[in-house]
Amino acid sequence: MKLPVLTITLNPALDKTVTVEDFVLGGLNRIKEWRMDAGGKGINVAKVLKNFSIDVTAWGLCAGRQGNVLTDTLSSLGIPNWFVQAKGETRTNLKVYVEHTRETTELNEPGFTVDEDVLSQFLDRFRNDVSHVALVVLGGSLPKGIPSDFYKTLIQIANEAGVRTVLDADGESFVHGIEAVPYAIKPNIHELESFFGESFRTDEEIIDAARRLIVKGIAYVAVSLGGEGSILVTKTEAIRAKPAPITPLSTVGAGDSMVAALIYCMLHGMSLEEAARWSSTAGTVTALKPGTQVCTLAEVEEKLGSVNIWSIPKTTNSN
Ligand SMILES: Nc1ncnc2c1ncn2[C@@H]1O[C@H](COP(=O)(O)OP(=O)(O)OP(=O)(O)O)[C@@H](O)[C@H]1O
Ligand SMILES: O=P(O)(O)OC[C@@]1(O)O[C@H](CO)[C@@H](O)[C@@H]1O
Repeated sequence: MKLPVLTITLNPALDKTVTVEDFVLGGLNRIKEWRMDAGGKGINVAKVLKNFSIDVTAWGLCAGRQGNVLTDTLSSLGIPNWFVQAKGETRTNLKVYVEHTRETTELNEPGFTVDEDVLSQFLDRFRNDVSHVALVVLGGSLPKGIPSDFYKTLIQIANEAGVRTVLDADGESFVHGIEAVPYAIKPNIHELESFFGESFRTDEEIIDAARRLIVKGIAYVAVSLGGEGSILVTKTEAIRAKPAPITPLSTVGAGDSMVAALIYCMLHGMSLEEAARWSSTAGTVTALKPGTQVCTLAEVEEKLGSVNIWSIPKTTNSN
């Protein structure tokens, strides 16, 4: 029997994307169009995996009416889900797309506050059931009330059960998560730079930083570089992917689509080169869609040829 991928979103959101022609700071801005999508990093990964016909289950926490909207949406997409109800309300994250500049500005709410009872319900089921999944994806910010080392705890439990984990977080939860040695991580370049407190100017510097994480035991580091593409690094290989230039409509969920495509490639035993091609294309296809809509398998397959891929050889001074 094939085991499902489990995605975890502890601070999900309804993403409200509004389109304005121009943005006047301190003035009245009329909204031309708006849309609502189920959001949060793990949820976006689940949406893509479902589109890719991978068996996926979404877990997390939610609250209030918006939480019901979120779980109903997941169910209507055919994604089995289990979200422990916290007190309060699931957040709305506002994404403002300005047509004139073609830029999206994100305003993310902090979300609900979690009490110990909710957290222990979640942890108990995770402990009991984690051995029944193929892989766990942990993504996004932590709501108030959850200790910053919570991803670390979950990764430790998964590691003990022999289940691979993919971590996509930032700040303290990323730092602690790394301590538990996840199987794979997907920082964007800003998250990687803030982790090391350094800025990286070249691909070689990024690869060197990724290998400083790989020596800790992480198998797979995927660094996303927005419109510049990505670099996938393992102990023995480094592959660079660069998409053809596009005019993005919303890059929200592009990183999550990349994570989902990486998992698709891992589960199908594809090479690192193929994983670089697939994951970069998935991110780019999602960036071409408005709001938090994600790529489908057919759309990604159609565009696989439009990304440039090359290998970056190890230099004598790299680890
Ligand atoms: N402007 C763009 N043009 C082409 N491809 C893009 C663009 N932005 C993102 N992508 C694709 O999506 C991938 C992930 O993007 P990005 O680095 O922005 O992730 P992220 O910061 O984690 O995003 P998010 O957290 O919003 O999901 C990139 O590696 C690239 O392949
Ligand atoms: O506030 P967090 O948890 O860091 O990020 C949440 C979020 O911005 O990430 C997703 C895109 O990756 C969106 O669907 C969602 O609104």
